[in-house]
Amino acid sequence: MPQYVEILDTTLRDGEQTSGVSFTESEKLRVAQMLLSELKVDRIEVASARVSDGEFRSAKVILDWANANGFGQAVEILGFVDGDISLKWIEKAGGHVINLLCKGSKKHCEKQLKKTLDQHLADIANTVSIANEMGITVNVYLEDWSNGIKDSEDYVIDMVKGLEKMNINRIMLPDTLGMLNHKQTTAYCSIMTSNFPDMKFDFHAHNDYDLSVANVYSALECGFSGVHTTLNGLGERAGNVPLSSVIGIVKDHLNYDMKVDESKLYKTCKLVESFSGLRIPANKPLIGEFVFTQTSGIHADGDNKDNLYHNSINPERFGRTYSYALGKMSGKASIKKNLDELGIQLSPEETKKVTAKIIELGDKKESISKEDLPFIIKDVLGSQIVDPSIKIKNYSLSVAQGLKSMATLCIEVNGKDYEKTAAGDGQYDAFMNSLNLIYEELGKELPKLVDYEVQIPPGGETDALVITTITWQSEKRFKTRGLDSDQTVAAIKATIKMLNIIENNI
Ligand SMILES: CC(C)C(=O)C(=O)O
Repeated sequence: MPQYVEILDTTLRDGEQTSGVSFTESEKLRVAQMLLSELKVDRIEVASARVSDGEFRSAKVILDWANANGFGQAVEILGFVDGDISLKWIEKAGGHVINLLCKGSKKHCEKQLKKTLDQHLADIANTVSIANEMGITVNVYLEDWSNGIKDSEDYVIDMVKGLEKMNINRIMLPDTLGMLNHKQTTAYCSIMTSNFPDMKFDFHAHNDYDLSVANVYSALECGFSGVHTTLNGLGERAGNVPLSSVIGIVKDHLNYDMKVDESKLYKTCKLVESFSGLRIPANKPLIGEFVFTQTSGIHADGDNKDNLYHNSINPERFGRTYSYALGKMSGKASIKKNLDELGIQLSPEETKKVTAKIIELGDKKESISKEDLPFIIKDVLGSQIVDPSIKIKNYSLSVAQGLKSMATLCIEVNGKDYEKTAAGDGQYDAFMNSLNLIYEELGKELPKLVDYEVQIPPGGETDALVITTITWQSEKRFKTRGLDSDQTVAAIKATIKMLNIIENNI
């Protein structure tokens, strides 16, 4: 039987300690539901006790749902060695598990608490016995354990000997400041497992040296049974170890077992991206936008020839698909892959001309998407793969202090003009509201705008060209881009492309 790895995801507690990130009550509930019922992690840590009224309401809403759906024991709350205060907070919220924050290094115990180890253990024993009476399960965090074991190994060993005598469920060992490397992790985790072979240990990694994944690897090899993760690697400073990377190493490198449904990973990470407001870096393994995009033509060629580059990180596992970038590295094979997806057929001669144009645009640093192809083909070959049957005739946009923005828009659809005026929260919103009115009159539905991204080149130029990229969702999800020195005009250009794409059924 492969070793089983238990995941505690702490996006909603430690992840929310990312500077500038704060989740609302309903966002927390949605993330908790996704984590437990879709992604199927084993446990989630959702709050710190006593922090605020808002934190209490969020914990309660999650626990109400979890208790009603059989996940009550999987929801954990960080609490303090404070007699019954944290425990009562947790009980009132409907919780059943406390992750008790204790001092894992002599320095912290003596200098922060101003207590000896024996005094600290006595306080812990008091809180644990109250928890036992209340029927609350206790896990114990040894905060700053990685420094503790380095500087005061005897303290850590004596502490765990003391904890072993109490009725606790597991010990959770944080590398609080992300200081360890993989060799140190192996050395220190081995000390723990060899001294306490019957104890369950979780490892809690931070990423300050970008070594969190390597350290998790080492801790699991030493026989630790659990790992703490966050979605997208959120967390204080450089963050916690990302769940996505842990899934990768546990399944593909260690060949251990876990319950997580990796096909739901991307969807859950995107949800947290939108709630946290922090974009997932495009090159973040498994979940970044570009990690399944082949750029060089030679890879596309290999994929066309019996899947020569096939490997274990295939996108379908994670609910994603391969794509083939268009730019100066594109060969005919990449272009053919994109044309096939759009259902467009070109002769070898036509493909050559279109390839040359894409390479030329790539050389000018322009980014080209699959959806730009029909427009490029029209440009190069003059053929009507996309018929710009929708044109903007004119528009006016207003912005004023204390008043809503207004937009009047006139577009031509198949030779006939349509004009509407609408207000909005900002010029582009007003523009889209006018467009929606026109589409209502036409009896057609517009795709939903699901993402709006503006790229402004670094530097202080106010007239710099900006690229606005909009992601649309109809039956399919697609992106269009617009380029202009005015951000709203760039968005309008992207929108007109979208209208012609849906009109031409591309
Ligand atoms: C609060 C503690 C457990 C923590 O997150 C850490 O030490 O990293």
